[in-house]
Amino acid sequence: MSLTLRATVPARGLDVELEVAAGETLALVGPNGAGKSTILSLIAGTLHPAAGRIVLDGRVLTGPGTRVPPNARAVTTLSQDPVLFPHLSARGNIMFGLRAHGMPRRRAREEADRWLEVIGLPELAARRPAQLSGGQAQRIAVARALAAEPRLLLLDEPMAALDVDVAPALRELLRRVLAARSAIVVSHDVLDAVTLADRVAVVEAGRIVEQGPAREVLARPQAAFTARLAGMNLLTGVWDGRAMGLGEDAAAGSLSGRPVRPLIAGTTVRATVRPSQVRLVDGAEPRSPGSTVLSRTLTGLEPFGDMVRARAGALAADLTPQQMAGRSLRPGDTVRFLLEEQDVSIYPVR
Ligand SMILES: Nc1ncnc2c1ncn2[C@@H]1O[C@H](COP(=O)(O)OP(=O)(O)OP(=O)(O)O)[C@@H](O)[C@H]1O
Repeated sequence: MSLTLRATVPARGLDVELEVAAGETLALVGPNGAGKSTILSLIAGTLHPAAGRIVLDGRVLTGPGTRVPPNARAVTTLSQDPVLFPHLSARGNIMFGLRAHGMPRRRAREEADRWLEVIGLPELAARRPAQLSGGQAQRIAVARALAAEPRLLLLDEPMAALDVDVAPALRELLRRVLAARSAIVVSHDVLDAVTLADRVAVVEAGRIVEQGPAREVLARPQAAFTARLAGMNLLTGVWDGRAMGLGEDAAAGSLSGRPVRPLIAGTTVRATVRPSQVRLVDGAEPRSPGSTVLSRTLTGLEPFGDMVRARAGALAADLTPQQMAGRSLRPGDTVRFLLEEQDVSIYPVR
């Protein structure tokens, strides 16, 4: 059950190539308007590309002269709103697709009941959608989607409409049921990427800008969006053999860090550091050798949990109340950020 896709949709600025291996869950992440939903529509068959080819398990779904209709693709989409039939019970909703595919009533009922067990809601079999909570309805929708045995499951922000306290139960269910299935999940949530996906593909402005195993992509982000998703500062510069130069002229300074891959002098490299590891200093404090102090103009201050996130362009620092005490910081102020060498990871541009 593998998918290969190559498609361009000039009207939406989209030009992508991607693959999903058998049994793999791919997370599609990226800023608003990047093209994630468009990619799902192409695979579901509700949108046709200007050019391209989509093949699922060796069967061409979309290609020159081929346009398999959405209901004949063995691809099921689960969106953020469950869209259950209001006049059918939970069981009836799960049975519906099975019956539509010709399964005899009795077997469809047994199969629906099996799915109600899998999702942990057997006692709600007879309830109508209006009598279910949002989280329960979404779990029924998961059962309905999977009961149809799709070759590929598309999940478009499946957790987005749920309260934070019910999302974990659905995430856990999805983690379980997606384990051996081929799926693509679109999400804005880093937790989904980490817990559900084997691989992450980052979409920006209609292009896949990076992809790879979820852990690797989040640990060594190449794109600004990925770094934000992973909660890290991302800096780009040139490796001089000992440190990363931050700009054309020497005045821009250089940053010391730990190379986590072999680096070649003169090549462009990236560095990450967590905002919680960036400290605000006055300049008089003792510094360890290898630490870097960067002078920056403060661009914003915002609450972040019980810290204050201070932004200076691409660099953010999470400051404790103690660090804030006695300082009256405002955007426009010049601040000095201290980065310890061991907290900065440096790696090549891919
Ligand atoms: N029905 C449509 N007709 C024309 N253009 C569209 C349509 N839907 C989306 N677009 C455009 O296509 C581009 C990609 O949008 P898409 O909805 O795929 O992005 P997305 O990554 O899913 O965004 P979001 O995270 O906001 O859902 C955007 O420029 C958007 O304005």
